[in-house]
Order: sequence, then C-alpha cells, then structure tokens
Amino acid sequence: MSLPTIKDYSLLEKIGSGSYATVYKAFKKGGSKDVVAIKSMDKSTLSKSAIENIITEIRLLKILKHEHIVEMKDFFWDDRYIYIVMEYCDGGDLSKFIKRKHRLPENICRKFLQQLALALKFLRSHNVCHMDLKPQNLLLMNTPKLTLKVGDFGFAQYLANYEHKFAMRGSPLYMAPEILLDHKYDARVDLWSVGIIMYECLFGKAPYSSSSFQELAEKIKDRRPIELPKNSYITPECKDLITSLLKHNPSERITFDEFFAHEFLDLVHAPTKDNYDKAVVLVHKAVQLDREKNQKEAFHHYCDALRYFIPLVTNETDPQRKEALRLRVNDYIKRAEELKSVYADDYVDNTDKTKTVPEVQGALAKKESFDRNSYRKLCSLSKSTAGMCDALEIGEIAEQYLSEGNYEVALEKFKSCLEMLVPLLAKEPPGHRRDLLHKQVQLWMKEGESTKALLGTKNLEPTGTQTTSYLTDHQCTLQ
Ligand SMILES: Nc1ncnc2c1ncn2[C@@H]1O[C@H](COP(=O)(O)OP(=O)(O)OP(=O)(O)O)[C@@H](O)[C@H]1O
Repeated sequence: MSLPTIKDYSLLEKIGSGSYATVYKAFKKGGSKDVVAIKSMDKSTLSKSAIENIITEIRLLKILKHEHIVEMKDFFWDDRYIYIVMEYCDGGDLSKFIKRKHRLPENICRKFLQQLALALKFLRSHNVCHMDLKPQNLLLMNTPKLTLKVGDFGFAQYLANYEHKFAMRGSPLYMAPEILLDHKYDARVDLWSVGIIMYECLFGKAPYSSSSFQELAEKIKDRRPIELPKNSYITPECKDLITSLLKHNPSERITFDEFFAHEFLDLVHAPTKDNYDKAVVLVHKAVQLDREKNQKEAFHHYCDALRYFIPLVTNETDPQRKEALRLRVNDYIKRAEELKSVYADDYVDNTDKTKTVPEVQGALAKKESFDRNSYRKLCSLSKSTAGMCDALEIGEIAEQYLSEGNYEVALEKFKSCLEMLVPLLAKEPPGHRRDLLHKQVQLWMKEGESTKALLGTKNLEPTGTQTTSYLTDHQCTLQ
C-alpha cells in the first residue's frame, strides 16, 4: 500500500488507525532523523464534534508536557488533512502488550499503574480529565526502558474535581457506569477506567467483556458487581485497590488523593528521576551521620534511602547500570545491618522502617535468574503429565511473590510446587524434559533456600516475631 506525502516528512510505515485518524511512523527530512508518529485526519470525513475533539487534543497536548504523557512536537494542516506530530512510542500499546503476555504479574502491573498514576496526578493538577482511558490509549516505549505514556486526548476535557458533565464520551468497555446510566459524571470516571485497566492487566481481559454492545450495556445497567476470577491470587493491597476503584457508585469510589496515596502503588517511592535524587541526598546524609558516630540517625537515613533505591534497582533495565546500582546498594544494606546490630538492644521503634533492610536484600539476593524461555518450554512439554503444569504455575507465582518481596508467601509457594515436582522428577525418564525439569527444580530449591535464609534475617529486627514455615522437608538431594 502506498503511503501519502506529508510536507517535510518521510513516511516509513502506517502504524494503525482509529475512529477518525491514521497514524504513521515518519522522520523529518534533513533533520535529526529522529523517528516520530504522525496522526493524520481527513478533514472531509470529520464531523463538527470530531473537529472539536481534535482541537481539544492539540490544545491539551501542547501544554501537557510530562514524562508519562505522549509529547506533541508539532501540528499543521493542508487542504485535506490535519496532522499532529508526536513522539514515537516504539513498544506498541498496552492492549497488545497484555495480549502477548496473556496477563501481567502484579509487579509489572504495579509499575504501569504507578506511571499512569503519575500522569493522572499531573492531569488533575491541570483540572484535565482524560475521559477515554483504555489499554489502546496507553502507549509503551521500549527504549531506553519500558515506559508507559498516556496518549489520545481526543475526548479529554477540563473538569475540576466535582464539576459535572452530561455528554456521552469514551469506550463502553472502559466507561464508568454513571456515564452510561446517569449521563452525568465528573472526573472520577477516569478512576473507574483505571480499575478496568488494572483488571485487564491482572486477569487478561476486561471484566465486562461481551460479544455485543447489547450484552455489555445489560451488564453495566444491572450494576453487576465485578468479581475477581476464582483461583487467581493477588495480594491484599492489590485487591483493596482494584475493588476500591471498581465501585459503581462514584461517591463510594476511591478518591484521587486516596488513589495517589494507596499502598499498592507506593507512589512516594516510585522509580523516578526525582526519587533517585532524593535517595542520593539521603544516603549522603547517612554517610555523614555515620562519620559523626550518630548511629541511630545514620541507620534511619540508610533505610529511608534504601526504600527509594530498591524500586530503582528493580526497574533498571540496563544490565550494567543495574549491577552497578545493585553493588552500591548492597554496601548500604551491609552498613545498615551493622549499625542496626550496634544499637539493637535500645531499639524500640516498631515502625515499618525496619522492613527495608530485608526487603532490599531479597531483591538483590535474587541473582540466579528465572529463565522464562526454558520455563515456557517446560510448560509446553508438561501437558501430558498430571499435576506438572499446575506445579510449574505455582512456581511461577512464587517467583512473582519473591520479586515483590513477599517472602512468606513466596516460600509457601516454593514449598508447594517442590512438593509436587520433586516426586515427578524422580520418576522422569532421561531426556530433554528431564534436563529442563532438573534445572527448574534446582533453581527453585536454591531460591526457596535463600528466601528461607532471608526470612531468618528478619530475626535481626527487635520485634523478632516473624512466623515462618521453613523448607526443611525439601532439603532433598537431586539425582
Ligand atoms: N505516538 C504514537 N507512537 C506509536 N504508535 C502510536 C502513537 N499514537 C498512536 N499510535 C498507534 O496508532 C494506532 C491508532 O491510534 P489512534 O489514536 O488514531 O486510534 P485509537 O486510539 O486506536 O482509536 P480511537 O481513536 O478510535 O480510540 C493505535 O493502535 C496506536 O497504538
């Protein structure tokens, strides 16, 4: 298919098209050759309201500059088309990302929600309501690292917190029920859509997925309570957030301030550039206090810094930078542990500050990495053997808990999956599947052991009341 001509730009390919636009990948002729996305809209096919939407989008994108909002670089028009030149997002959109992965682990879901929440916080500070939040409008950048950006402000409008509007806007599957039922709504409609997006991330499809609009409208009209799929496990914080977002009655729904402060998001410690700067300031202060022999204050400063550093380590995708940061953070942990043991006897402050040290250790101790490719291969080979698939899935869940620092549950899950896998391995005849299974069992035993050791270090804490079931019955040797 031939591509149209756009003055000053070389078009590379068509990326996609929506209800009133086509989007192309392009670069500016004679310029830096930076790739951009150009949204082109045929003026002859546009209704009055579509033109209004475009004007809104242009006006908003021009002033809304934020790390998690797709940047508008330019806009212009000719006889037939209006063009918006935007930064190009090389990772597709969130909808395609979820489809490829089927569903997202909680830690990835948290990362995307944090970034979405940062964008929404910024939008709220400008009294802007997006009105059409859905995975297709959340674009992803792969480079330099996986980043989410809110795009498509075609339906957005200025709405102060409790100002009401009456027109129908948005996509039905993600649309807050009050828009459809009462035709009256305020900015909280965006929070409902966030809840639906979160549901789709965690469980692979939107809760009201239907084969026709009629069916969808029925489900919304019935105000059918949204149930989380059975046999799926999410942490209590995650469950609390999703159920608070998905309240049909907007006055029962979580408020923006509560959303931004929610413990699942832990936005305060999100891995942002600002938080990196904060962590560095805190750690410098810790070193200074340490030098001045103010051990207690130094310890607290190390812990505060580590709370910012851990999401930064987890989030870093460049292997070299990750390793450098990991080593640096490891030193701070060691020093914090030493300081803690010096004054542990007098230590009475039982706040969650003390959790930081083992939490960070866990994330860093996980050097032996979970090889997703061989895990997948093993899963595809395991279908013929009863119980193997289920056991592997439990192991994957354990991985997820481990990466989130939920060691107690991770250990329980490692224990259950090994209980099933070790006997299966004993019976497995030699061959490729046995090799893969052997490798997987070995890795999970190691991870189970280090999780166990890590839980042991929690006894360093003055409270020392951790109840843990250990992996003792799995100290078996592998043949
Ligand atoms: N800045 C961008 N970088 C990369 N891809 C983009 C960019 N903007 C849009 N796209 C892609 O182009 C496609 C069309 O986008 P567009 O905003 O026109 O429509 P839509 O959001 O899919 O549909 P609708 O406007 O009907 O809601 C989408 O699939 C999106 O993934």
